[in-house]
Amino acid sequence: MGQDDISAAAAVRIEGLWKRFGEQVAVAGIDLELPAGRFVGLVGPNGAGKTTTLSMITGLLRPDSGRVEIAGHDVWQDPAAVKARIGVLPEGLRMFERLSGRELLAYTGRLRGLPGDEVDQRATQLLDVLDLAGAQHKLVIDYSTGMRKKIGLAAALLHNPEVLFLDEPFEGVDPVSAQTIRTVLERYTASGATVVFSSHVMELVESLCSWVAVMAGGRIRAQGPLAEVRGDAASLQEAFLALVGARGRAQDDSLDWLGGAR
Ligand SMILES: Nc1ncnc2c1ncn2[C@@H]1O[C@H](COP(=O)(O)OP(=O)(O)OP(=O)(O)O)[C@@H](O)[C@H]1O
Repeated sequence: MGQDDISAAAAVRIEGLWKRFGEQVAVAGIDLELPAGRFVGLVGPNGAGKTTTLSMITGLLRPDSGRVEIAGHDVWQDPAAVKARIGVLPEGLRMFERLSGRELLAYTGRLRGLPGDEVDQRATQLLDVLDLAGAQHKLVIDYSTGMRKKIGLAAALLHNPEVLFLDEPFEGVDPVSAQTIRTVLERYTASGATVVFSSHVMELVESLCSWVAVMAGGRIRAQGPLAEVRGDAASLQEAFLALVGARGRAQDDSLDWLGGAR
C-alpha cells in the first residue's frame, strides 16, 4: 500500500454528515476519510464547523444525518467499541477540578477499566513526560491553561487509544509546553496511532501534519496529503486563504478611519 492510499486503512470514515442548529447549518453533509497512523489537521476559519464535526465524530453530539466509522466501528451503533479505541481532548475541557492531577488520572484509569497498578505506572510516566510531576498533587482548578491542556492530554492518552482527537490542543499553551506536547504526539503517531486535531494556526498544521482537511462554511473544501492541499501555493496559509476566499478582505477602504492622522 502506498503512503497516500488510505482506502484500506482509514482511521475515520465519514459519510454525509449533517448538523443544523435551528436555521444555522453548522456541518453541511461532509464526506471525509482520514488515514491511520498519521497526524491529521482539520483546519478552517472561526465558525467553519470544526468543533461540531469533532463532537459528532467522537460521539458527543448526535448528527442530524450521516454516519461515522472509527477503526471500522460505527460511532452511533457501536459506541462502547468506539469509545474504547479513542481518546478525546475537547474544546473547553470540563474536568473534575476538585481532584488533583494525579487523582484525575487515577479516576480516568478506573473508568477505562485499567488495573490500579497499571494506571499508577502510566500516570507517573505521563506526568513526568508532560512536566506535571511537580504539580501532580495540586487541584486541577488551580492549574494554568497550559497545565490543563497537558493533564487533559494525559487523561486522553492513558488507555493508549488508537485514535486521538484534539480540539485546538495548542491554544493558550506556551512554546515550551507546546514542544513537550508535540514530542509526545510525534512518538505516539510513530507507533502507528492516529492524531486528528483542529486548529487555525496554519504554521503549526504545516509543520506537524502529513494529511489535511480544510473546512469552511460547514463544508470540506479540500482534503488530502499536505503537499497536495498546499499545491503550488507558497505555504498552507496561502492555499488556505485562497480556498476559503478570504484574501484581501482587510485591504479595501472599509477601515480608512483606523490609524493615520487624527
Ligand atoms: N450549540 C450551538 N447552537 C447554535 N449554533 C451553534 C452551536 N454550536 C455551533 N453553532 C454554530 O455552528 C457553526 C459552526 O460552529 P463550530 O463551533 O463548529 O465552528 P469552529 O470551526 O469550531 O469555530 P472556531 O474555530 O471559532 O472554534 C457556527 O456558526 C456556530 O455559531
